[in-house]
Amino acid sequence: MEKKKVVIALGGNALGKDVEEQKEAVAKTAKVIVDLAQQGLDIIVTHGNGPQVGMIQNAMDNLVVTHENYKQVPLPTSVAMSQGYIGIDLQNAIKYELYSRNIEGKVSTILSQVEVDKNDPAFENPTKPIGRFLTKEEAEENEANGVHCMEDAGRGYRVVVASPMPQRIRELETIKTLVNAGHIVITCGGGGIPVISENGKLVGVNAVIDKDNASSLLAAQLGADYLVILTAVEKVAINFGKENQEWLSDLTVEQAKEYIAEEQFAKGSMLPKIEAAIRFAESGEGRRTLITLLDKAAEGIAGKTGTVIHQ
Ligand SMILES: Nc1ncnc2c1ncn2[C@@H]1O[C@H](COP(=O)(O)OP(=O)(O)O)[C@@H](O)[C@H]1O
Ligand SMILES: NC(=O)OP(=O)(O)O
Repeated sequence: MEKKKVVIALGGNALGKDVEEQKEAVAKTAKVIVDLAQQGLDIIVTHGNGPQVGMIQNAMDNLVVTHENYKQVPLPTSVAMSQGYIGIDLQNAIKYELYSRNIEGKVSTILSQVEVDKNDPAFENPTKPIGRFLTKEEAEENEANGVHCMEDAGRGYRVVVASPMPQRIRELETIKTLVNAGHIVITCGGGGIPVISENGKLVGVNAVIDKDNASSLLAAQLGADYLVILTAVEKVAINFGKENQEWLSDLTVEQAKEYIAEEQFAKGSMLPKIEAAIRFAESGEGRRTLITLLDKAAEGIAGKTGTVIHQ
């Protein structure tokens, strides 16, 4: 019987806040991933990069200010760097976890480019928060210097960049080949390196693709059975953070669309996850998305917790 395929999208708390924390965080994340692999599932791992790509871009921009010989580093190059250092930490942590359990296992990281539409209206309307949280004063200073900032779901201000919809994963065939060869594959990190195709040449564009949207596309194109979005809440709620908050265990696409119309899910945090889940459910029969905490992934897949979104 063919193994079930699960695309696991890792949120910020699976990676930690800085390079040091990441080493500890990925060790814990690796245990969850290997637990699922031991259940006989084919695992494809994607991850966010909002804080990390902001940190890299900031460091690169500072070099230009402090050293006259440095040239500006484009945002897609910073996305590629984030894929590299997060991917290799995850890969090594998973490999070590397999070794500790005496399991023969193959793990690969595939740097991946994701094509976007150069006319996507998102280029005119930056919405993707990156980097650290800023004070109102810092945000205002950035705005004065032409760097867009926005309030991020009530948690403070952050720099925002364009986040076009992913259209095509260029390395899809490579990913399929490795999954079919039994690898745990880490890919589409940070939503993928955003590119457009110009006369056969892939050219990076200034954007950060939403990793939940890219994960949904990847899951659909791999014919996955499950998309698992691991984040900082055990379940999705309506009236989130209010007195009449209600946690949801099961959400149909139809209900989800109604809640979106009621603005139940915060833009830039829960909304893209729900939209990604809807697109995955609509891409093929029986396709389900689980949203839950990293620690609850196995329980969630067993149907004991989390929010499941389905047709
Ligand atoms: N309706 C909602 N139900 C649950 N969480 C919500 C809701 N609206 C907003 N959130 C917030 O969304 C957060 C998850 O988004 P985010 O932090 O961007 O994810 P990621 O884990 O991918 O970095 C949750 O931790 C929660 O604070
Ligand atoms: N690229 C991306 O969606 O990153 P975050 O999940 O960290 O926002």
